[in-house]
Amino acid sequence: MEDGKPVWAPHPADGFQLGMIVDIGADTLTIESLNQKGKTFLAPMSQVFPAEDDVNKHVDDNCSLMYLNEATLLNNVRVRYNKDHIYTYVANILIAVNPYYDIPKLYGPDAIKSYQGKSLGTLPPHVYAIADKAYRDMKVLKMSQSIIVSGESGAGKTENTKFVLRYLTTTYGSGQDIDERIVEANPLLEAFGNAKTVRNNNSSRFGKFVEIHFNEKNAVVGGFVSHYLLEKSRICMQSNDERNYHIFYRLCAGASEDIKKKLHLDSPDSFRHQQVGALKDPLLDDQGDFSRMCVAMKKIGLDDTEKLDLFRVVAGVLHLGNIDFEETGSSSGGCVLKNQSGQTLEYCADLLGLDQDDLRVSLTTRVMLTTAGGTKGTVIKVPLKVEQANNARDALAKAVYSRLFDHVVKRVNQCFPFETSSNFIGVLDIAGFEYFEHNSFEQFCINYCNEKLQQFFNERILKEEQELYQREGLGVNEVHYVDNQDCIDLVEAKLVGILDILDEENRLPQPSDQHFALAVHSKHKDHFRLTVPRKSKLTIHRNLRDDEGFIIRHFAGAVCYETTRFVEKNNDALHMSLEGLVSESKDKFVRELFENSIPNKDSKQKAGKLGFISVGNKFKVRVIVKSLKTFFGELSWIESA
Ligand SMILES: Nc1ncnc2c1ncn2[C@@H]1O[C@H](COP(=O)(O)OP(=O)(O)OP(=O)(O)O)[C@@H](O)[C@H]1O
Repeated sequence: MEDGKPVWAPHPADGFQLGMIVDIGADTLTIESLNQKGKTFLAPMSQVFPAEDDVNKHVDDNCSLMYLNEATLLNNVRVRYNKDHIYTYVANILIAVNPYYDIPKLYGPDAIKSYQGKSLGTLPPHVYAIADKAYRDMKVLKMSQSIIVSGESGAGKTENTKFVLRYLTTTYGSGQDIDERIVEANPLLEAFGNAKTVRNNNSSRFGKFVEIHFNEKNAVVGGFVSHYLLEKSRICMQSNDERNYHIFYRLCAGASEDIKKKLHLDSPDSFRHQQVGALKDPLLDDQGDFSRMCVAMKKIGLDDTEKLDLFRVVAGVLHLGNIDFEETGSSSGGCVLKNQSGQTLEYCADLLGLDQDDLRVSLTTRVMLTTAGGTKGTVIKVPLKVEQANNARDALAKAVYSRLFDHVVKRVNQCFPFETSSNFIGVLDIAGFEYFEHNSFEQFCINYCNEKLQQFFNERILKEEQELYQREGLGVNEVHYVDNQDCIDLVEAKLVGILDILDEENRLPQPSDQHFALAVHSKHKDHFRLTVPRKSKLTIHRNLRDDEGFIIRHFAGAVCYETTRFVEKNNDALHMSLEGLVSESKDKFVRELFENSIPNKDSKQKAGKLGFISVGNKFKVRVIVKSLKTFFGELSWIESA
């Protein structure tokens, strides 16, 4: 920092404020604010940065700033944003700020045309320029490419993903209407996979990897969408001011009287699975959105039968949520359906193609096969307590809905089929690092994935670039970064990693969240990255007991995870009686949703144990290996996942 030159110093609300250094202490600097002459304050030396000579000037690429630091980068992005320049480069990484309104001509046909074949930096920063670079690299290197779109909820990931797809299909299409079909398929995906949250009225509650495939002439031949980690907990429970998936409300609001009658639908507030969240939102038009969704369904070729299949299952899930149980009062300790749930049971069974009595029995008992009674074993029915029956009901609702979502994605993929392809450009739309007041299993998975992404940036951007500078003899100051391998190991190491500890807990006869949390602490007592909630800076976390959570020191900051429901959320399995019931539904569509659902029919479950399918490890395998392979390809650490 030079004498007499302005600096950026921390500001409680604005991030940074401009000032002049008036005194230098051992670790702190005394700064005089430029906005309030005469007002001085102290700031830690490490958080004060040199400012550019002209703070109102901006540059397309943050790397062109005279001083590149946290404060000048933020100021550059802010100055640009105020002039509607929402995109800024950091070398070949693009920063996008959500403008929350349509900037005229930013994405129109002329803009699409102008970026075709242009190197990065020739024209103002744009998501189209990134898409074109991916295309040119694919063509030259003859290798598939991936673009990672990351950011917090509401940052604009989905919108920018759509712009990339539109750019590629419009510019390098082969005359087919694949771009239109991809755009048209979106409303359907969003109806089933998006929901209103406090941060975004149309928040995608699933991650996706969209591939645009090209033939040997580098023309678009088709597309493919993979999805992962649909937020299943939302199907049965939403926070205040949030909602369940759009489709539930849209169906109740927009379906014709005839369909409503067939599906026994009423207003949304008559269904438990929708009562917790906000029912009405002036910014949402469920009725209009229903009509738009139906138009999109028609355009991508869904006929009335297919439409009704989807609606029937959605309605079935809604009715299922309304089934209530009460204790029998008998010595068996089990439960029965409440009297008023009789009608609901009938509707639900009817919509899902199940036998009423079979559904009743499967919800209130669990079939076990004991090893006693000869080679075939003996079937016994274990009565469920009210709480267990509630869990079974919710697990069934989640299983049916998530299978339905799988089907929707599969159906969407049929809209842009291709037989062979030479290469693809993949766009990974992935939630950024999440840190809320209450953090659960979903945040744990997302943040773990972000640790992996950070490691990629460490390896690829920082380490490799610096090695290159050194080889070429460029005197660039070394950038230090913290290796986060220890944090990744803490989560994914075999046997002792948190994911494996959780899987182990799920396999116990009586798994518990408390036992799991204690096991994590005992296995990693002195781990630098892990500590107990009572060590948190926030009172709300300090009130948690050791068996109620843990804190992980991530690269982006410490996050306190509350482990209540980790065990349940990690288990994707239904108990055998329910799984068997739906997979043998009289309804062909429901039966097909559950096809191949009982692979271990004859293994452990037959011996009377509850099935267990690990969500955490499935997430690890799916996201890290499959979706990111093109991006991380040759890096050695990805192979270990
Ligand atoms: N470039 C843009 N121009 C205009 N509006 C935008 C732009 N990007 C985002 N928006 C607006 O912001 C809203 C939220 O954006 P988007 O759904 O893409 O966020 P997201 O990062 O995908 O969020 P989530 O992780 O919750 O799905 C959009 O519905 C749109 O109204």
